[in-house]
Amino acid sequence: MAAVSLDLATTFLTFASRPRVRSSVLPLLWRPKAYGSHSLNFHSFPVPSRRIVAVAGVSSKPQRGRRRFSAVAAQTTQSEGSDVLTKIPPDDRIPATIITGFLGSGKTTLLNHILTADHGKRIAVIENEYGEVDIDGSLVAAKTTGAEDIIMLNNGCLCCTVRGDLVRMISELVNKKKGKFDHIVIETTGLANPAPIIQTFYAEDQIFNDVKLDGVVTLVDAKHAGFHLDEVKPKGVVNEAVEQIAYADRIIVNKIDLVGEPEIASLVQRIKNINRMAHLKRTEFGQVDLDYVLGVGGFDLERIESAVNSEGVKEDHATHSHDHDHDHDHDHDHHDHHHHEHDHGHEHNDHHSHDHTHDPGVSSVSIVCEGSLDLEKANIWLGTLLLERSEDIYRMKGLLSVQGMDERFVFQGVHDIFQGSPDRLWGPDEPRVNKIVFIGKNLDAKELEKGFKACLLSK
Ligand SMILES: Nc1nc2c(ncn2[C@@H]2O[C@H](COP(=O)(O)OP(=O)(O)OP(=O)(O)O)[C@@H](O)[C@H]2O)c(=O)[nH]1
Repeated sequence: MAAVSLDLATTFLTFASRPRVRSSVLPLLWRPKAYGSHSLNFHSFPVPSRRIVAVAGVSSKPQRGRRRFSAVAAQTTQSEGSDVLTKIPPDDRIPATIITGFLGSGKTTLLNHILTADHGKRIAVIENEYGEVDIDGSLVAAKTTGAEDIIMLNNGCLCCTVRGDLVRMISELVNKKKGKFDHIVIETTGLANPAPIIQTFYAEDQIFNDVKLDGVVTLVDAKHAGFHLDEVKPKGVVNEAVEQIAYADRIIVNKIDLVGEPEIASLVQRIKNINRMAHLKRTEFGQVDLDYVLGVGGFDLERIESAVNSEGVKEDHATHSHDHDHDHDHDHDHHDHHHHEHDHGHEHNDHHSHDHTHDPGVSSVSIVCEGSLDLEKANIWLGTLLLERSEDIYRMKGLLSVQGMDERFVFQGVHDIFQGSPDRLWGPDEPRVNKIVFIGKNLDAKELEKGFKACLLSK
């Protein structure tokens, strides 16, 4: 596990606290301009807004092969969307999208679709390949739509060396070509675990100051994914196919022309069991609307609400016409509940009455409950949780009601990277409902809910 100091227990407190909220007793306060030294092992950054990011070290993973990162810029035509009105200031860093998915799932096909579509964005592409091969055919589309430059980087391990290459490549793109592109798309190899790449966007100041991670798009091969998801890996080795789904903001179940509806439905259910937060679409040859994959704001605090509200995998029906089983909406009448997807696919509300230890895999847990949090308790709970479980908590997003805070507190995290900020004011008649979604390994829904509820002030 990554080194995390006990100060982590004060991290949430720090982020959620503001001077008017118990400022005298908190060791680490909300200090927009002075959060450089708040925690022993945390690394904090000069951020372009009031957001705060903390990273408690990034664990290194074994080398898997030799790869190459290369980049190319391409251009098409049209304009961008606008920002949501919140207390969080606009973020004008360059957005970056990670396209991942198992070998042959259709990543390059999607990339070419993006590069040839008419969306008005000038896109710089970073391609991660195995071996010594030169820029592959995947970039033909980029070349024909106006490639400006190609940057070659050395081969290396995805999680170690290539991470460095990625940093250098992005820095080079930003330094030399700033203003010449609007978006960066990174295509990973089919065997990549997206985590180290995601972490790069937070752990490296060079990147963090200029580039923001927009989203992780995962291609799933409708025909072969089941086999890869089933693969049992040796102890300590991750199943990349599962990981790629777990970290996704957008899931594209591709190659649906190759299988029948029952297979697709069962695969979709498996995907939901792993990641309830991502939106999902079924496609042939990666044909999706571009706004489904670009500008998704999967890591933006501004978009947390839609992420936690849509938990229950929002499947887009644009590419097919039949009905699917959908999870119930969480616009409930404020009964507290949590939701935990299992491989055996049952659903339930309210409290758990059975054992969860039978599900050792990657899954999602959501907690929705009304009330306000005792800041100190919440800090200790979340801090301890991350201290003990950050390796297993792949992603989390939340929208919280904190006692003494007039604004909603939004946060998102990837393992031990935590980013949070006050958001808009709670409405005068708006029920103060907390919503959190966790995606991770060996999550115990009951325990998480119990821990969270223990932080609520008694009514
Ligand atoms: N039948 C069918 N074939 C597809 C579809 N999408 C992509 N393909 C084909 O599948 C093959 C692999 O697609 P790629 O886009 O290269 O997949 P990839 O994920 O980039 O592959 P790697 O880089 O090797 O991991 C190509 O021959 C594509 O033309 C689809 O929806 N249906």
